[in-house]
Amino acid sequence: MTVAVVQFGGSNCDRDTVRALADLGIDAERVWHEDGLPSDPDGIVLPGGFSYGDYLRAGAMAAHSPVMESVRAAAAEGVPVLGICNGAQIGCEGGLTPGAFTTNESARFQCEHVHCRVENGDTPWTQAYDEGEIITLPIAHGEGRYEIGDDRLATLESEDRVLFRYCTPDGEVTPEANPNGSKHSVAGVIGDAGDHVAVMMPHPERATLEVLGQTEGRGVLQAFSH
Ligand SMILES: NC(=O)CC[C@H](N)C(=O)O
Repeated sequence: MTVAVVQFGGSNCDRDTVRALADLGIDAERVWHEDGLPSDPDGIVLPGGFSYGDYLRAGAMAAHSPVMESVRAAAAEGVPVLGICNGAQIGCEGGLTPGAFTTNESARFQCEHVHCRVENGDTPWTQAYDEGEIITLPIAHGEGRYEIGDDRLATLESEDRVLFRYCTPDGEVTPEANPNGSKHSVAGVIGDAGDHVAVMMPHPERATLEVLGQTEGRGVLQAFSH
């Protein structure tokens, strides 16, 4: 079982992600994007960071790396793909998932812990949780505001493709609990190829080790061991 963690120029969460996966007993390796994917990966992570300095729009340049062609092909064949933070931005810019991540409403970089409500507990990424469960995860982004056209969001919601929403500690979805102004407080969505493809702005890999004081992200990464 080898998960390819794709590193672009400016990625900075690739090592953490490999480490977090290893702690869950999942074999993972960092792959430089120019070297392409290993043959038959068991999973793919687009990790967090600041690929190409977030120029143009975060993720927009990495999305044009030739490796993304292979990532889309793997996704179409059923390989699990998870984009985390900058990886989520790359996933949207690269057409794996609908919508885009834009500048936070605050126009500031935000680094904090947030509460997320599990909206669909019946996906590989959320099956470790109960539907409606509230988990705490870290965020660290300047461009995390999820934006999508009203019609497409309505379709996503009707297809149960919202994975997580930002919420209060009690699970209420309110404007105050929405750290970046994301539309309908969306924190993660399922891709077009099926629920084995997902992107999320919070960092599950930063909440997997006891030593870091938080382990509620483990369930997301456990998807790669199913
Ligand atoms: N933690 C990250 O992946 C950084 C996210 C991103 N490049 C931003 O600031 O929006």
